[in-house]
Amino acid sequence: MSETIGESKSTVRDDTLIEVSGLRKHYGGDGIFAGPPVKAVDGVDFTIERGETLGLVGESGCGKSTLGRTLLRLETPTEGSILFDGTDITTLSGSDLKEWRRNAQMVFQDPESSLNDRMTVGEIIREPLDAHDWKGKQDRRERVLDLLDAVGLSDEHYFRYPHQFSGGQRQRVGIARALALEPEFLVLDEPVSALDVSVQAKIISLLEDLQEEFDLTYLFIAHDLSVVRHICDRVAVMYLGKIMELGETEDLFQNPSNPYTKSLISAIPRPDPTDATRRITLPGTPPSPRDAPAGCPFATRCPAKIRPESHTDLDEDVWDRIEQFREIIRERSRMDLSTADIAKRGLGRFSRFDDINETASDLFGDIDVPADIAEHIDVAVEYVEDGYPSKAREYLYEEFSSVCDREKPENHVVSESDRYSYCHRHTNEYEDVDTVLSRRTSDE
Ligand SMILES: Nc1ncnc2c1ncn2[C@@H]1O[C@H](COP(=O)(O)OP(=O)(O)OP(=O)(O)O)[C@@H](O)[C@H]1O
Repeated sequence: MSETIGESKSTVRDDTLIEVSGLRKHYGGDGIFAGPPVKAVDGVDFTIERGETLGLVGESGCGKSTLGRTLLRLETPTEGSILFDGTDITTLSGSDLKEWRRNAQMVFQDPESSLNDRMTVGEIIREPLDAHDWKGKQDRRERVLDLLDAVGLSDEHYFRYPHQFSGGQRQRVGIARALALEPEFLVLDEPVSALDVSVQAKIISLLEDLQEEFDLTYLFIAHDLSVVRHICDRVAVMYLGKIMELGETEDLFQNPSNPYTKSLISAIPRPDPTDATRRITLPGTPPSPRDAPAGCPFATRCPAKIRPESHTDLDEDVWDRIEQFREIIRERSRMDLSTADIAKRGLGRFSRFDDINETASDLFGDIDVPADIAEHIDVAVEYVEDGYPSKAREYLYEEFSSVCDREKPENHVVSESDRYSYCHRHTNEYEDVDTVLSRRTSDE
């Protein structure tokens, strides 16, 4: 563990282009009849340095695209600030916003659908120049020809249509279009995911060349960790709307600190069969962003989760199954009951969930469960059988929740290169992540 653990992080670095503080993007949730909001991005702080490539990784639905789109003001943030070269762009509107947009553009994942098939390639690349009334007609034409050249296409492609191009060529068109107004910053949203591997390498190399030639700063969104490792200077790991860890690429890949990053990296296939790194298999699926845990977003699946003091002596296996049981109940509590079910519940004749008893037996049947724990399970089972899964959920929360469920962690500096990680275990109060994980994996 690094000596710096426990210090709070400083977000500002040497030559910061973008400084994001407390950024949130929630969808829906307003209005009397609206359900809870989708917390797609739920309070993130980070910087992007001028000229760097910051990678953004995480499972599908964790909020990567929403974060990228919000940085470009394609989405209006719910809360927080985004300083771009010192100006808070969250407050820009009208002509100021339009003017700023020249500086920041997006390259999309799917070159099949992101280009308008009714326009020639020349028209597609010229469109942003027309929209911003950029210089005269002849200048625009020359600019488009220069851009075609910069992305490895030629003059003859000017009058062709996107459907006449391969996937890689289409992505080159998308990149040329994004560069038309000479932006400083590009959000690359999975720019190579839809391409064949051989084409991916060419587009990555093109992006690297363009970055150098035009002094570009990139946010590179991806789920393929090997691509990220190759191209990014630093990497941010996202889970359920939060950044769990952020740091220099090699430092993060070689010595991840956050349990979530560790599990992601442990799942990368390794060519060396003697490599002793154990794969960490995560139970369950991420919770809905409408119903994220109040504390750490990873609390429901974390292999290094802190236990409540009252249950520290419990057998590892029993504890894991309690957590699994809690997830089953949590999912049930999110299902809406029909009017007929609610009426039956009122009459004490509710039967929709009466298989829960069997599920509990399947889950706990083959292990020794201490009597007091068995009693808690029985109470929860009864609540569910009576049609009150939310009460069961609350009951289990009261009995089994720990600091990870209840309190949001802080970002802690975990390496000398200022990598930071969002986890309660980085305080001296708790056993550190590695000790817990190595004990748990050696037990398996
Ligand atoms: N316009 C919207 N309205 C409501 N919910 C949305 C909207 N856009 C995104 N979401 C939700 O926000 C969450 C984050 O979505 P987002 O697309 O940002 O994730 P992602 O990490 O980019 O996923 P993927 O890798 O699959 O593209 C998801 O639960 C998604 O359903």
